[in-house]
Amino acid sequence: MTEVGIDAVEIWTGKLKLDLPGTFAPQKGDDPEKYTKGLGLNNSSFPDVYEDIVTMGANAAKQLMDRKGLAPEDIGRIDVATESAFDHSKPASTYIAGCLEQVYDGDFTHANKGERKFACLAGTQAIDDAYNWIRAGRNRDRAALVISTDTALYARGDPGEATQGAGAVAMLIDEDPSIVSLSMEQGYGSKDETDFLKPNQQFPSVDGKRSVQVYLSRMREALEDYESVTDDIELDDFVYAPFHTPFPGMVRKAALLAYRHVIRDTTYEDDLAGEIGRQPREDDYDDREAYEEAIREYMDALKTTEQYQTWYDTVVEPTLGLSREVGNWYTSSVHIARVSALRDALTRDRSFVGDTLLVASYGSGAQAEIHAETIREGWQAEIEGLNIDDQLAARYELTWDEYEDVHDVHEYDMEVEREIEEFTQPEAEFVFTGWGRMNERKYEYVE
Ligand SMILES: CC(C)(COP(=O)([O-])OP(=O)([O-])OC[C@H]1O[C@@H](n2cnc3c(N)ncnc32)[C@H](O)[C@@H]1OP(=O)([O-])[O-])[C@@H](O)C(=O)NCCC(=O)NCCSC(=O)C[C@@](C)(O)CC(=O)[O-]
Repeated sequence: MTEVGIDAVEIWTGKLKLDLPGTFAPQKGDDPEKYTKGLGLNNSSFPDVYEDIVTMGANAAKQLMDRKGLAPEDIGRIDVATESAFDHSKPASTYIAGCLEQVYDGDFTHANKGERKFACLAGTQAIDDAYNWIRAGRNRDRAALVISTDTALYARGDPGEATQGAGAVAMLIDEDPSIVSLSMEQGYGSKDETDFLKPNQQFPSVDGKRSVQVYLSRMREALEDYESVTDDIELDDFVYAPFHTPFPGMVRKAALLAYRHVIRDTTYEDDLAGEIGRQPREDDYDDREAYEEAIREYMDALKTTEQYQTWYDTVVEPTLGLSREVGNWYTSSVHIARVSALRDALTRDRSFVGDTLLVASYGSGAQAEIHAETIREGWQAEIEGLNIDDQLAARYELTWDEYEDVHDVHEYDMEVEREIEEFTQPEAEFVFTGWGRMNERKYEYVE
């Protein structure tokens, strides 16, 4: 059977940046290390005044189409994943297609367009939809364009304010892909949860501490479900494990749990037994509380072992590189974790073709999904083609007062009394230009 997966990828970051330890922490009266070491973040990306989910998505898509030499007729489907939509009816994909039609010959009249919603998980679900469409043979030799795009803003003063971000990822899903092919097998952990939601409001209502526990529980269920359709996961099966990364500290917690689960009843557990003992088994304890306390002690010891740290530094830490510099990009977060991993692979002296990634996506509300991806022959050229380092270096660094203005500009219900000038000069990109007669947002391409 022909493999289906990600054939090309492009990233677009919001063009402003906020230095978390340097600018944000002093205003909050926090130790800068809460950000760099605790949450694991250095900077967040923010949209300039002329940027939004449509411009960032369209700019990522244009970069991808240009690099791959694609025309509208090559694309049969445009799915946008976002949880920052400004329209309850018209999908962002129609706006993005409209932007792209300004600059390419031909149009997307033939293309099926939609918008996917399940918090941060939606990007992965949109890839799934594209995969299924191609596998079903309904694609007429066309590829699917999946665009995840978000302005991840929290209300001022919310603990989540430290984990904001803005950016988009465009991915081309096709047969015989150049970067990774997707496994048929998937695992899910899904429950009706009230931990992070936006009921008819722009900024989320969040129970931050509980959201961390919900993330971990759904991930465990997804891992178990994945193992129910494959063999048990072995530690050496995967070269990298990109997780949904709201902030790198979250992944640090998830990775430790995953490691404990995977090494149970293996020689890895035996090898560690002399140093930290064997994992507690529930049957050996009188009550759940005592068992959980024993587990906590085991985990505290496990994370200090050389065996665990070596695995973490090789398989997980490299997935966090971009996240540390941009913050939470919601639907794009796991997709920039995959790119971070492959950028790390570029620095290693081996091929990686045929090696496997374990990809763990998550969305609040809440659902986790786990599948495997196999690295394909063309991955290196695709990842080398990215210009994300240049984009990150070109971001305008906000002062605190400027950050406050930018947050106000992007708050839908806020009347900003004075005109806030753009901080960067748009060049060869789509920009937001204002509202039309039906309150639709308008866009233009500037040379
Ligand atoms: C995550 C919270 C709750 C943190 O909220 P907080 O109360 O500001 O931070 P904290 O006090 O918990 O500190 C954070 C970490 O820094 C450490 N720390 C503290 N001080 C120092 C220091 N001096 N030096 C070194 N480390 C320090 C501290 O110990 C802790 O590490 P931990 O103990 O947890 O490992 C908050 O940022 C928040 O509410 N974020 C938004 C919600 C979120 O991101 N949840 C994650 C799971 S849900 C998810 O991923 C879905 C999501 C959010 O992406 C949305 C979607 O799906 O749509």
